[in-house]
Amino acid sequence: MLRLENVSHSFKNGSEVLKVLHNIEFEVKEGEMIALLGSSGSGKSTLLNLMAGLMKPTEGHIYIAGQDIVKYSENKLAVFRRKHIGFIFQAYELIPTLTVRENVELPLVFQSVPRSKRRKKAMELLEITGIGDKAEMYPSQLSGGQQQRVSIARSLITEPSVIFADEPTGNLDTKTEEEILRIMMTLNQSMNTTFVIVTHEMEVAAQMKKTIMLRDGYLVTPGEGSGPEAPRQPEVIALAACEEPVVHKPEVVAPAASEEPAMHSPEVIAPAVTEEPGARQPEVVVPAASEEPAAPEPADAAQELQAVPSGPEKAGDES
Ligand SMILES: Nc1ncnc2c1ncn2[C@@H]1O[C@H](COP(=O)(O)OP(=O)(O)OP(=O)(O)O)[C@@H](O)[C@H]1O
Repeated sequence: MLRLENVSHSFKNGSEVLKVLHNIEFEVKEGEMIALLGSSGSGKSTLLNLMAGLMKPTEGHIYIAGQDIVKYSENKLAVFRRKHIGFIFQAYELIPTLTVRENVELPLVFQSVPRSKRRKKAMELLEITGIGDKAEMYPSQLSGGQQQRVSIARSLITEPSVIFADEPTGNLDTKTEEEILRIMMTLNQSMNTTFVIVTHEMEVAAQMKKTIMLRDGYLVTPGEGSGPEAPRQPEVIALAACEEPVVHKPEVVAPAASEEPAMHSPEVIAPAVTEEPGARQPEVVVPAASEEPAAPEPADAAQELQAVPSGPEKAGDES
């Protein structure tokens, strides 16, 4: 469902060109959960931004369900992201003035989904992620692990084709990290949602069935179709399948840390919604930009949410 072909990327800084990704090729199948591993500066965030359609590569093709998103216009990419991509960030990126439930509902507000429908779906997901009882609280009243559960629920509410999680446990202690990973693995299995988890932590990668490793912008995962330029690292061994989320150290030698500064997380993007709350999207079908209903601006969406009473629906509610 996600395939990269010969993807390279360079950043220009005045007359200097810095090539940070070199001929990356791999495939992620529908329902897979993979770790994108590498030390600081190896190119993980850049690659994530490319796969999520937040940036275009200098060279190569990125196919999602057979569609090359590199060829999309900016408008079409924005539509694509809202419909098909979910994000989970290290810093949760919740809106502090909205309740937990309102935060989870927000992507559906952008899609003009009726209030009662989005509320029902948000509550279902909060129950699944184990924080249904926190629905009317504000993010600041929650622990880090609980906030990340909210973020996971929010990423799932539109039933995206793929969820990109950028260091999702980076701010959490070991026990909470395991809880969050277990939730994501359970959701991956029960909803067949594809997850790509960016991490520099071996413990996180060790729990994934498949790992893609970057080193200085080259793919070094053995047996996964790295490009012809990619140096094979004899010390890197493919991570074994791990049914239980038990932390163990794989025999992977971490590349040396780079001193380059890290990129910032990309904007929070609200994907689209399918009509039936329980329905899975069988395959990605990317419609033309014109098919997208006009979504409210984020500020309007937040205002709309804040106007929502937390009690029972009033008579005359649109649904
Ligand atoms: N906008 C930019 N302009 C110039 N160089 C950049 C830009 N963004 C990233 N880089 C460089 O690209 C390389 C890869 O950066 P990237 O943030 O993708 O690495 P990373 O593996 O995600 O690191 P970290 O784990 O620290 O977030 C680094 O050398 C970085 O300095």
